[in-house]
Amino acid sequence: MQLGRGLLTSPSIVAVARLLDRLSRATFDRALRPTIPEPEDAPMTITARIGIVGGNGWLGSAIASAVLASGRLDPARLTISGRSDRRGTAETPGVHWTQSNRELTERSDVVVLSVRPQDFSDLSIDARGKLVLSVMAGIAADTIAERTGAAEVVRSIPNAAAAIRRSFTPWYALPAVSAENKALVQALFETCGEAAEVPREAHIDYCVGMTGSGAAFPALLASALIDHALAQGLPRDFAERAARSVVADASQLLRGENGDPSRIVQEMIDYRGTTAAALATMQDKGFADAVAAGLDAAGAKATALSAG
Ligand SMILES: NC(=O)C1=CN([C@@H]2O[C@H](COP(=O)(O)OP(=O)(O)OC[C@H]3O[C@@H](n4cnc5c(N)ncnc54)[C@H](OP(=O)(O)O)[C@@H]3O)[C@@H](O)[C@H]2O)C=CC1
Ligand SMILES: O=C(O)[C@@H]1CCC=N1
Repeated sequence: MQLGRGLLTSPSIVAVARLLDRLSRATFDRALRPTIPEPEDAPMTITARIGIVGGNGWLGSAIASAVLASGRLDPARLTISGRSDRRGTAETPGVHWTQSNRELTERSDVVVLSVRPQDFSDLSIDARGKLVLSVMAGIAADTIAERTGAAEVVRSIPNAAAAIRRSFTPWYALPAVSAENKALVQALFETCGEAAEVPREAHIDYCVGMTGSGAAFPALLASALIDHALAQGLPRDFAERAARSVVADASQLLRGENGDPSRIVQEMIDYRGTTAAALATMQDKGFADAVAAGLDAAGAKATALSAG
């Protein structure tokens, strides 16, 4: 008893007991406490003044809507121009509308060129000292620099899914573009979905087909599925619902942990069931060749459009 009481009350034993108690409480706390995620980098506020030439068109208004919806840009910092008086997103309170590209340029630090490639030759813009950001297919960065007087030129290819903030947007910057402006371009396109800088301008020319036109490819697949189902006598509303789900929902498998496309295809082939039969026949009928030829045709068309 004497010995026991002595041990339990000796200063060193008390210190060890307190330490063990603290450790077990800490373990208990850690087990119960929800994991607090590391704070993500706060989205960049865009303080530059943005002007979108052709911002009343399909892609320009999608970009304008996305950047405004993100809350990263004060509408008062956005200017939109068009040839006609069709204003589109420029109706948003605070956004400035003009039919003068000179006024747009004066009001902007970043001039986004969103006119059709064949209309670029009619465009007269003096953007010296500004960042010029083109979304036009096929027009070379050097040509844009020469025609606008801007040294800092970025070429990009968003796609139609910018309208729902799901575009994948590759962009290429001339060497003169500052790191700050590159960060700005990335932040701007992240409001439209995902964005990635590419190291060579040729990658942008390639991406005109793959990602720029790519937003139409799932629709082509869904249309083919619908047409086939209709030909087999299935009701249209069912066929459309089923095809949209296959393309828009089942494709989310690609976002999963095991989302590697070639792995998914291989697993289906290895299963040796109905899906393998479908895939093998589609490949035999030239599926991959048709995709490759389509991408080549998109690239060729971009070159032709840029020639005027
Ligand atoms: N749509 C898409 O999915 C994609 C488009 N792109 C590229 O984006 C660019 C724009 O395409 P998109 O939005 O589809 O085309 P749109 O025809 O829908 O829009 C182009 C707009 O440019 C305006 N415009 C033409 N000339 C002038 C001018 N001198 N000054 C001011 N505005 C002008 C037109 O105005 P108005 O109608 O008033 O005449 C029109 O609204 C193209 O270069 C295209 O290659 C790239 C990737 C995807
Ligand atoms: O179809 C087009 O011409 C535009 C350019 C790239 C994608 N869409």
